[in-house]
Order: sequence, then structure tokens, then C-alpha cells
Amino acid sequence: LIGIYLQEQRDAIVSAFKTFGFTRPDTSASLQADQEGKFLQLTDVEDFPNKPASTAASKASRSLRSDLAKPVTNLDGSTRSRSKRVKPPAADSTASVDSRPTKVRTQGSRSKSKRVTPPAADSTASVDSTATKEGSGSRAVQPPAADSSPSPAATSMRKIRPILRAAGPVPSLVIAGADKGGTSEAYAMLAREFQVVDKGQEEKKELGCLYLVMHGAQAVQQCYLQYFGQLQSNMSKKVLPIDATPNYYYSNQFYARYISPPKILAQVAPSATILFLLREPVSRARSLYNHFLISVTGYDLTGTLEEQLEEELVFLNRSAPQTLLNLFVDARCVQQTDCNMWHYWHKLREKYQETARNFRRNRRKDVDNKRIISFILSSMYFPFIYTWVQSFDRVALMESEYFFQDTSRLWQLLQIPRSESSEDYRRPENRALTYDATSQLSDGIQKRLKQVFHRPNTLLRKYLSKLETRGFSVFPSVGSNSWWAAGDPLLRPHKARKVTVA
Ligand SMILES: Nc1ncnc2c1ncn2[C@@H]1O[C@H](COP(=O)(O)OS(=O)(=O)O)[C@@H](OP(=O)(O)O)[C@H]1O
Repeated sequence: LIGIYLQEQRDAIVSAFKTFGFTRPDTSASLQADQEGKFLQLTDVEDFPNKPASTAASKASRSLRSDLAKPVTNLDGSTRSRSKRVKPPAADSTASVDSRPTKVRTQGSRSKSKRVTPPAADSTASVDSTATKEGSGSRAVQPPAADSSPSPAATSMRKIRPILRAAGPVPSLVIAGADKGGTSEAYAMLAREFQVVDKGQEEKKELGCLYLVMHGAQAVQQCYLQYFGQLQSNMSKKVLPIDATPNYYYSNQFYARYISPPKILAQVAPSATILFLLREPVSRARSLYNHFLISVTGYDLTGTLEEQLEEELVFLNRSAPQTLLNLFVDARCVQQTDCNMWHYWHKLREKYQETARNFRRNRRKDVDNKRIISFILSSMYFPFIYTWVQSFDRVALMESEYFFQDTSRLWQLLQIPRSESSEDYRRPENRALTYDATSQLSDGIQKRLKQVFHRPNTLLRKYLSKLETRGFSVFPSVGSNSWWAAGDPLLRPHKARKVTVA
């Protein structure tokens, strides 16, 4: 932990130096370019360090293993065949977990005195249909057959298959984004098929354990222990510990400038699969706007969607954010070993809050310090995806629109045997909610949105294509018809309808 802390501090100091224009000689050329606001050539994306994420993940896991005194519970017999044995948590250590209130606990009712006991070795059914019995009742996932030149499909299977193995009281699957990308439906489909939290826990889509990132990896791990500590198959269902908190990908609530949430999560759950459902940015903005308009309080949401977007576009076109934006959008900073992208991201967001508040103050008197939602920045997916891939080698990505067309594609993506159910798992409010005229966008703003998303979407497409060749699951394939293949948001024609709330 001291090592991580020192590394974070070092990143912070170097980032601060860069922000103020002081650089080390070896990075001065790129910073010079940054400050001139020049974009990297697109070809540079292809030159992104092809650092195998597994190295990062295993390094992170190694460091946590030595740091965390408390061993994790093994949920699946298959892990017993590993050379390293995982011990169940001691009863007293569990008590200390439970006695420490966390932010997450306040979100739902949790039993404070719950003791975590190790599940019976054979109680958890392996999810993998290829699992075979090994030894006395323990189950193991068969390693993929060795192939000399794996096809992308075969490689992606290899990447994804480990999802089917529960590896302790930590999530096997994290649906990390995007909010409004269809994550509730994806979660509901999985929760219908699998036991997702332990029986004493209320089923909850967004566990939010990573919100504790400021308190370190151990706090995150302890939070998961509450949900998954006693996770066992209830016989009718197989086990798949899931955390589906869709704004993890851009760390909505962390404000942990010098901490990389994916890095911390990789220390806690290095073998987790990270799923992203990426919705076309403008549809996402529209959906987000309606969501906040109708069911969320505590944010300063005024005016129509167009007015909100206008504000953000004006901000993004100013010269000061441009420099930050270029650093952020290109994920250029991530390519330097001494730079933390999250620093630029949070700075950018903070500046937006400040600027938008000033815009609003000029128009009306009653502006307070409520948070202001950004509809554009968080849909610039590329830098986020990039940093997540640096920490995890099991990442699956699907275009939301592709998922909406046929939700059973989720089973394919995750290599889970197909479910026959064709139920609509959408939240009732999502099913009943329709947009009203306040989400209409003029041609002028659509054109400007197209421009602002051109660069991030192009980078995303290039990067996804690279990931695909590296064997990551990307659905649909980057070559086929998708909004990211188009390079620009599709800006589909949109009919105004009456708002009805269920
Ligand atoms: N099958 C299917 N077909 C079409 N649209 C679908 C489907 N499943 C989910 N959705 C739409 O996804 C939006 C909700 O996304 P999330 O569940 O990720 O939202 S949230 O972030 O958890 O609040 C929400 O979008 P909007 O209706 O545009 O707001 C849902 O309607």
C-alpha cells in the first residue's frame, strides 16, 4: 500500500509540474505539442503501447496479495487446483469488516452483524458448461485448447471464458458502463440466470463498492465481502458475482485525482471481466437528460437538452479546456508512464462545473452549488476504455444499439450458454418513459455535436479495432455497421413523444 501511495504521489507531482508547464526533458516535446493544442496523428493510436493488460493485472494482483492480510474466500472449487491456496476469511476479520460502516452500506439495508463463513467446497456450481470434475468434487474450468494461430473468435473466447469462474468474494463480472447503455437490462438478464449476491443480501444492481476507492483497495474488497462473502449456489441457479455500476467507467463519484479506479479494482478482482455497453453519444445524452429530468434530484438541470448541450459545447470550444481536452481525448497522458489520465479528466470536469455555473449565474439569480451534469464529456469513451484495458485483460464491449436489437447477444458476448427467455428486462421506468420536446435537437447543434465527437469516436473505432485483433470481444465487429464504425454519432431522426411516467 505504501508503494501504491508513493507511486500516486509521484504521479501527482509530475502531473502538477506538467500542468504548470514544467516537464522533464524526455517528455517536453510531447507536452509542447499538448500545449499548442495539436492532436496526435491518428496513426499514433496504432502505436499505443501494446502493453499486455495481463501484466498489469497480475502485477496489481501480486501487490495486493502481499498487502492484504485477509485472504479471500474461494467461491468455486475450480480455484482449488491453483498452486496458491486461498483461505477463507477469519471470523474476527469479518467482524471488523462489518463493524466498519461504509458509504455503500448507507445505500441499502445491510445486516451489520453478518458473519462471513466459507462456502462449502462443492456448493458453488461452475457456470462454465465446459467445466469438468476434478479431484474430489471440485470443479475446474477446462483450459482452452492450445492453438498455434488462434482466430480472433477463439482468442476472444479465451479472454472471456474466465468470467465463468468465481474467484472469491469479489465480482466476476463488472458492468462498468455506460450509464444509459442498457446496463439494467443486461444485469437483469444475468440476475435472472445466476445467483449474483449472497442469499442474505438484497439483490442490487449497483453495488458501488469502487466508490470507496479513496479509502484504498482493502476498503473496496471489504465492501464486496459483504455482498459475496457467503455466495453459494442455491442449486437452481449458478453463481456469478456481479457489480453493475454503470458510471464506474468514468468514475463519476470518485474525484480521486491521483488514483486510477481501474487499477484499484484490478488489485481487488484481477480476474474480473469488465463489460461495457457503449451507446451512441447523442442518444445517450438524450436518455441521460430524461433520466435526470424525471427521476433524479440534487442536480442543477435547467432548460432543454439543447440548452445544456450548448453550454457544454461553448465550454469545450474555449482555449483553456482545449488543452486539457486534447490531453484527455487522445488518452495521450496514459501513454506516458508518469501520467495519470484521471487527473486531467477530473480537472476538465471541475472546470466545466465552474464555467457552467458562471454561465447560469449570468442568466439567473438562484444558482447554487448543485452539480451540473455533463452530457458530452462522459460519452468520449476512448480514454476511459483505454485505461480500463490497461488494468484488465478481460474486457468485453458491445454497442448498445446492437444489444437492443437482440438482447440475447449478451450470452454470446460473454460465452454463456444461451437463455431461451425473451422477456423484456427493462426497468419499468425505462419502458414507460418517452421523450418530450425538450429533448429535441436542432440541426445546428447536431452538426456541432458531430464535430465534437468526430475525434473521440474515430479514436474509439481505431482502438476497438486494435482490441479486436488482440482478441478482445467487441460486438459487433468493428468492420460492420455500428455507430463507432460510422465515426460520427448517428444522430438518428427522433420523434417527440408525450412524456409518461409509470
Ligand atoms: N431492449 C432494449 N431496447 C431498447 N432500449 C433499451 C433496451 N433495454 C434498455 N434500453 C434503454 O436503455 C436505457 C437505460 O439504460 P441503463 O439501464 O443503462 O440506464 S441506467 O444508467 O442504469 O440508468 C433506456 O433508454 P431511454 O429509454 O432512451 O432512456 C432504455 O430504454
